[in-house]
Amino acid sequence: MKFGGVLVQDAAAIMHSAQLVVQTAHKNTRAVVVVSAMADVTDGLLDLAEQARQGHGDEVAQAVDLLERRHEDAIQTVFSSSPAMAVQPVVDEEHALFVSLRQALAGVAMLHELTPRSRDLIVSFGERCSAPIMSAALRAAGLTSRSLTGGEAGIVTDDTFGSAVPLLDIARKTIPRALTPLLDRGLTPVVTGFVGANEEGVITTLGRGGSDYTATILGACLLADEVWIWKEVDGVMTADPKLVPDAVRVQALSYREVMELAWFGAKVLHPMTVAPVQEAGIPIRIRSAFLPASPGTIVCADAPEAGPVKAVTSIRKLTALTIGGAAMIGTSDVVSRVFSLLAAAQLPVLMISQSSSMANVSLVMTQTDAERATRLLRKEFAGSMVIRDITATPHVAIVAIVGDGMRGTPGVAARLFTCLASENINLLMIAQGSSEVNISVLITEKEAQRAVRTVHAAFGLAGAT
Ligand SMILES: Nc1ncnc2c1ncn2[C@@H]1O[C@H](COP(=O)(O)OP(=O)(O)O)[C@@H](O)[C@H]1O
Ligand SMILES: N[C@@H](CC(=O)OP(=O)(O)O)C(=O)O
Repeated sequence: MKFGGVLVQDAAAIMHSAQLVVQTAHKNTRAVVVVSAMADVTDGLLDLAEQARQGHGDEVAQAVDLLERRHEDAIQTVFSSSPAMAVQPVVDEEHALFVSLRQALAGVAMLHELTPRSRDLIVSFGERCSAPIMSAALRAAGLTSRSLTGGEAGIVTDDTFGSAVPLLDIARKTIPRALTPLLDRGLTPVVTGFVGANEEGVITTLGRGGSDYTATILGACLLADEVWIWKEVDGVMTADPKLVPDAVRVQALSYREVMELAWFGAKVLHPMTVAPVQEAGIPIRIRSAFLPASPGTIVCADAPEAGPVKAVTSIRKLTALTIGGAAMIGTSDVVSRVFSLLAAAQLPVLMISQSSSMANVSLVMTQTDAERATRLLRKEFAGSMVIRDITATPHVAIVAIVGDGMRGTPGVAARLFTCLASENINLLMIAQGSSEVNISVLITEKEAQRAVRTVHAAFGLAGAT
């Protein structure tokens, strides 16, 4: 069971989440709990790491004091509900973590250097500080529990600091070795989300939003019956409820559908969440912590189709790069050089389109990635007669529709284009994968919300469950 930042943001949230675990942890149900950092703490730590690099030691020290107080307040409140329990060991454990955090930030400030490895160490304190409090709340609620870091729980990753890849062949042995004896003793382990360790035990992180991924890595390696991801929202909705107020819950999604949704901007799940459980066919259930009676959304191998389109998503703050020149015509090696360069620099491309004459190719990336990509491409093709120009179109957005039922159903694209045309929204690019599970279009960013609402209505998604 995974609880996100909002669901552990303070003592009240932590105690509410602990109750959800207690209600399920019956004699025959064994649960492993995964927690994120308290809401906004990850962003705060990343900001502090950057400030430390710039040498703003005093501001950093004050902010760490505030952060420590926030955690200590939560501990005191959790323990006030259970006066027989000794609070001091947890206060000491938490204080020791803050001493290490201060040391790490002081090191960065002294060297004026922030490596991906030191950034991962600093940002890991968010989850490392929230996990002991959740574990204490579970004890206060009558369970036996202890907290572990991802590394201690056996999540072994490669060395890609910032977006480490779990080494599942190893983790399939190390995770049960770490957790099964605890479960056998009736303990409920609380594991830090987002955090792993490389083979030497150095802390790594799984990428932003990576606590969902932690839950499915643990679920897959322990052969869990289900992985439950508790959210503020009532499951995966037909659109981001912040953009579309009449979005409704989707009852069931296939692994592929949820992967497409996550990739195309549905922030409800980390894009890699599905990968570990897909092969073993372990279902993921996304449930609301505020509506625990609701079944939420189930993600499994063969979710029933409910019309051609299940949800609409959008990603904003993108830039389109067009790489072109008449001499590119017929020269396929240019395209391979462009993609090799971007892959080597770990710059993901969200959408690709090539003109039929092959005179130009367009790529869509996040704004920051596009700036780096432009610099790298200009250097690579400097003086080249093949590529004459690289133009950037900033402030664009992708809007995508997703659904397994689109495969083999004619007219879906026509319906999408017609509804956008009726709103006078111009399409800058169009893409459909051969899997036919999604169609995505590129439009200007300022039209994104209107486009999502229009598409949501045109496909009748408001009444879809
Ligand atoms: N299709 C969607 N369904 C549900 N939520 C979505 C969707 N697209 C975007 N979101 C956003 O994702 C967020 C859900 O995650 P939240 O509970 O905040 O996550 P976490 O628990 O990982 O911190 C919500 O803020 C919601 O606005
Ligand atoms: N705390 C990490 C990991 C995470 O998954 O958080 P959340 O579950 O709150 O999205 C982050 O903010 O990226």
